[in-house]
Amino acid sequence: MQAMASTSCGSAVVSARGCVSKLPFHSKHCAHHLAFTIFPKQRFWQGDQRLAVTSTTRTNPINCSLLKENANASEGPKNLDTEPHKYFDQVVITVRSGDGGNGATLKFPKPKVDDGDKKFKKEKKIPGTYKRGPDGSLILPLGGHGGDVILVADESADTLLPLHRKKRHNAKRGSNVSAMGTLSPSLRDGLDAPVLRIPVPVGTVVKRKRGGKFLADLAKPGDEIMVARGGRGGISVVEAANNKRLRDSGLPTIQDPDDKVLTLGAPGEEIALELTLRVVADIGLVGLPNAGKSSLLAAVTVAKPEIAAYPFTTLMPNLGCLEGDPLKNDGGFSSGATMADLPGLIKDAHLGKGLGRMFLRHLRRTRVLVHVVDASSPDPVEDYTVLREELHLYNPEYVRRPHIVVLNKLDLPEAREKFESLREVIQNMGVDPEVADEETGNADSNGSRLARLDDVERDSSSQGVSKADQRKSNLKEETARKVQDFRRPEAVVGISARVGEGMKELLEVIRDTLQKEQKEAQKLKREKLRARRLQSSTNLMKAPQWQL
Ligand SMILES: Nc1nc2c(ncn2[C@@H]2O[C@H](COP(=O)(O)OP(=O)(O)OP(=O)(O)O)[C@@H](O)[C@H]2O)c(=O)[nH]1
Repeated sequence: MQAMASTSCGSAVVSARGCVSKLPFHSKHCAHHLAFTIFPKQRFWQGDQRLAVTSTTRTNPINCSLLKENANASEGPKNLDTEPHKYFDQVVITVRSGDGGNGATLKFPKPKVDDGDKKFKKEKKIPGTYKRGPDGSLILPLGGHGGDVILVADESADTLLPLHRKKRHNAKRGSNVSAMGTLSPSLRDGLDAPVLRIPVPVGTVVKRKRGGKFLADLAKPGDEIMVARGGRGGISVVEAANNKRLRDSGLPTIQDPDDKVLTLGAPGEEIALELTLRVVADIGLVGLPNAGKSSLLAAVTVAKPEIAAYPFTTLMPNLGCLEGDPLKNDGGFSSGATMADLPGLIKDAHLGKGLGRMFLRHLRRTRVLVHVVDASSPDPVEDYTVLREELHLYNPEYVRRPHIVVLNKLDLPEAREKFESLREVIQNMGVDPEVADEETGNADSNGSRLARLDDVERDSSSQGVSKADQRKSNLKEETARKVQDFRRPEAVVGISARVGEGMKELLEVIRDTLQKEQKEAQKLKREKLRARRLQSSTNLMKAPQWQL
């Protein structure tokens, strides 16, 4: 039997045995799929039992992976090298696990010849030492398992940029059973294909592209997830439909050559994944552009971020580790903490201005925030207020976290002069976390905010102030009021990142704040656990008697 089929990559003539005799283009992969498509057999037998054919084998589409690969072979977006900050933390990739290797169609071995009286003697049993199951039945070889695809959090991967360059990842297929067509004891299973492990940065969140189903958060080095399972290998069958003894032996047998489709390995899975990187760092450095965040990171860790006197020098988060810093000789500081330097925030960053918004999500996993403020700027308090407000508008939870304010550039006389007064003002901005209740730091309800605005507007209109000015001053006052409602800084430290002044004090404050945060987190965890236990015991009390 022969069939003609066309695919997107050309036409092919396929014989009934699944062999492709004419495949002008990329033959191998197509052959596999064509064989499935052209011979969706209905009858498969194992002994006397008829086997069901799964829908996957019946509906496997004509598919050409090579064609798809060519389509995706472009080197990622054109501006990948010039604007990496737009791509480093998000990517959509497609992975495909390997197909299972094929089993073999085997013939029953010829009966032994008795040389003595030149008479053929039929063997009562199948000859040789075969692999047998616990019940003594013969085990026929299987095709190799197709390669699985696993994403693994790898510390040596920093960004998702390499995945923009190669968006399609195919695992290998399992090997076929290498049989000469005759049942013999030397037959071996086909080799399993190697697992395809794709390294991703620590902190990568994996979601299904279609439907956005969450699959994994690879937050720790070595965390992994299997995203596509390789196809299982095909079974081997014996061509002995009319041989009653073989049919009764329980071996999978076929009745006509077309049933060979049973030996084909299962196809692999293909899945499109959306990967999002959320930087994993204990401490997040936030500040306006040029405040000296990168300089601070370089001063306290061995990281080498780019430092320059123009805004937005930092385009992607830089990471440094505070532990194991022999070069800095910082007096045995060893908290094991990581510090992330993020691109500068500007006013209205939460609305998408500057680069800020793209990076604010990278603060999500931080435990402590360090606000870097340029003490030599015209209004450092206003700078600090802008920072707090932007953080709050992006995510109210950010202003509930413990934070330290670093007043930088104290080597400059204008900064040194203001330092003490600035420290006093900023230290008292906000509420004590002990006093603050759960609601503190949350966005004020719209109602109360508008009510406050209305109050101020009414007052100023009676004094004859223009509407635009009124609104401006109202908003400023409103913002200031809000910052007063947020959590107070744990400490305000003066430093000069350039000359390395104040580093020891800062590192000590960071260590203490991290410890404090840890205690707070543990306390919160205990409280949650207690509340859950209380809830479950209340439910138990409410349960009807017969349930107890
Ligand atoms: N005088 C003085 N200059 C500093 C100090 N720290 C940083 N600078 C300078 O301030 C400028 C900006 O420093 P960066 O560390 O790049 O600032 P940044 O906050 O990372 O800037 P962005 O990447 O734009 O967010 C550079 O010219 C630094 O040399 C300091 O302690 N004293």
